[in-house]
Amino acid sequence: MALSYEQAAGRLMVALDYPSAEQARETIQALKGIPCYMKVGMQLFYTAGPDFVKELKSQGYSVFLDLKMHDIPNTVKGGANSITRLGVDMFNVHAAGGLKMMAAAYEGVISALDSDASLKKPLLIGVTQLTSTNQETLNREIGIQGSVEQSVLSYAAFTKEAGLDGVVASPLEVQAIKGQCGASFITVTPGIRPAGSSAGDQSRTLTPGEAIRQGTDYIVVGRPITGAPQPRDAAEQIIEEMMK
Ligand SMILES: O=C(O)c1cc(=O)[nH]c(=O)n1[C@@H]1O[C@H](COP(=O)(O)O)[C@@H](O)[C@H]1O
Repeated sequence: MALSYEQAAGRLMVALDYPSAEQARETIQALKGIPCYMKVGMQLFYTAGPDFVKELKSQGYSVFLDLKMHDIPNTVKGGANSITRLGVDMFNVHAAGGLKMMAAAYEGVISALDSDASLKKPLLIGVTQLTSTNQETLNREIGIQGSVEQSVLSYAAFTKEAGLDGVVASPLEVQAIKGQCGASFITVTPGIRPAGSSAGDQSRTLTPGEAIRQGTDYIVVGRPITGAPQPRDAAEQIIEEMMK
């Protein structure tokens, strides 16, 4: 079924990969009124910090805090507790940290919710294989044998077992993930490239329309919007394509 404008925009996550809050604010201003998700990643968070997340929340945005935690379980539990207390709507950890680490992240979320009844439970997502990873990188440099899809599905299974809400993967793996983990297991898919735009460092890509037709829940788009001469026009074109 075709998506409405609001539904499509709500499934678009704009990656605010900027070196300063000022630059991110320019794009937020340009996109004003579009009910999209905003993604804050490590470049922006490490300079603008929790205050910037709070600023986005005070403007009514849903926020995905993409810090891809990957550490020992106890440390990740503490990190998840702190992130949950920031009031974000979604955050992620690397599935490569293992089942115990992901379960600890979940415990961190629950401990924060127990300490403050006003908090909302964020969606907790496991990063499978980065969308920049190709078959050769996986086998030769990372040292995992088999296909990228097999590795993504294995990580997705452990992510689900740990009690997380879904995974980050490429749009190419969405159908296999949903087939294995169920339709309600959330897929967040970067590696989105509108026709004609440069892949850059992304390896496993689809267009916005193709990704939606694969059944993904959210698409993450950075440079095709932030690097466009008119970011608002680029975002509107992507939303239009998602609605087809
Ligand atoms: O977790 C992520 O958001 C993520 C995972 C992944 O596998 N690949 C990936 O590109 N991302 C993020 O998605 C965004 C993609 O940005 P563009 O390649 O500029 O569209 C960046 O902010 C990445 O950090």
